[in-house]
Amino acid sequence: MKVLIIGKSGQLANELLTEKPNTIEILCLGRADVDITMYESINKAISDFQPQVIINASAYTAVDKAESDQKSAYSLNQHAVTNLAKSAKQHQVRLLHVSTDFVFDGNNNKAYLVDDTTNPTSVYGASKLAGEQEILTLHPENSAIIRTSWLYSSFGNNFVKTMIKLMQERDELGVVCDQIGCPTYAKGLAQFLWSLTSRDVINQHYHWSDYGVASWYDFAVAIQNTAFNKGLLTKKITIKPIPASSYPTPATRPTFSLLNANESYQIKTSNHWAEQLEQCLTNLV
Ligand SMILES: NC(=O)C1=CN([C@@H]2O[C@H](COP(=O)(O)OP(=O)(O)OC[C@H]3O[C@@H](n4cnc5c(N)ncnc54)[C@H](OP(=O)(O)O)[C@@H]3O)[C@@H](O)[C@H]2O)C=CC1
Ligand SMILES: Cc1cn([C@H]2C[C@H](O)[C@@H](COP(=O)(O)OP(=O)(O)O[C@H]3O[C@@H](C)C(=O)[C@@H](O)[C@H]3O)O2)c(=O)[nH]c1=O
Repeated sequence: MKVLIIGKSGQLANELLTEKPNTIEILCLGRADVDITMYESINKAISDFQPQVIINASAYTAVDKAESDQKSAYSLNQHAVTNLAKSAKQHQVRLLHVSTDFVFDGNNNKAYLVDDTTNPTSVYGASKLAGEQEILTLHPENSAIIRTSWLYSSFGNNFVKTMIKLMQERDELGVVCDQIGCPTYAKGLAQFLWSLTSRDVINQHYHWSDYGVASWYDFAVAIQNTAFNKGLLTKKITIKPIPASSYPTPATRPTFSLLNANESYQIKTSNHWAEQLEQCLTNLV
């Protein structure tokens, strides 16, 4: 089977490469190779490689920056997705597209189901939702939208690496304790995506996160303890739980964005997020 991955330098694309099953032939393209905002460019890449599956691991993921750069966010998170969906449909290729917990407004008090009402609170979330809708309109027969949350990896930039850096530089850190979700190791998501490539029939929507629940503060404390135990930090600093109101950001993030991924766990099991974090930091040592 031939699989085309878009978003070469991102954390998910790198984990997809490390987790690649032996039977798969991969072409992984980045923005230096293809301009997915131009239909002709992505259509040519698909025409040339003739994949059976495309995994879109590219996105505009700078949540705060998106508030003042809507054009770029929509260009990649909606218009490029339109191009991918159109070309995938034309070539009868399965499209696996990754989306986010930030499509929800966070007012739920139980984990979000795939068909719960979406209502993004940020430009990033709204642009990702627009991308989801393009896929369901243009190529509903053979596409899946896989929403995930709080993704991190030993590759690329993410909350785990930001925290370790700040913990090396500072004596004290305030971290938001009233936004709840679930950290997700991109390696597990990559394995789940590989499972979907070979299934005869796929759903239109999946949720994927690691097991459990956390606030950003809980996550930061676990990052410090785990990184310290592994020798990635030489000292521990004070981490204070703070309300989101004390950490103003351009984008409004959901207060509660836990995803109900029980259906996905029938396909592939995961682990508690703290065990996954331990695994990731082992790979960082
Ligand atoms: N990060 C997170 O916390 C979460 C992410 N997600 C979703 O998961 C998916 C993967 O995210 P993640 O691996 O973190 O993303 P990254 O930000 O690590 O990587 C995204 C990649 O997209 C490509 N890209 C960025 N801008 C452009 C552009 N203007 N033109 C073309 N390509 C561009 C880049 O690859 P290259 O330069 O090689 O083209 C970049 O490395 C995305 O759909 C994201 O929305 C969902 C929930 C949480
Ligand atoms: C750096 C820092 C952040 N925070 C807070 C801000 C915010 O509420 C929370 C997370 O901040 P970040 O900006 O690192 O994470 P953010 O980029 O908002 O993470 C999101 O990225 C997109 C791509 C997604 O799809 C989401 O699932 C989610 O992972 O932590 C602190 O409280 N203290 C700090 O020192």
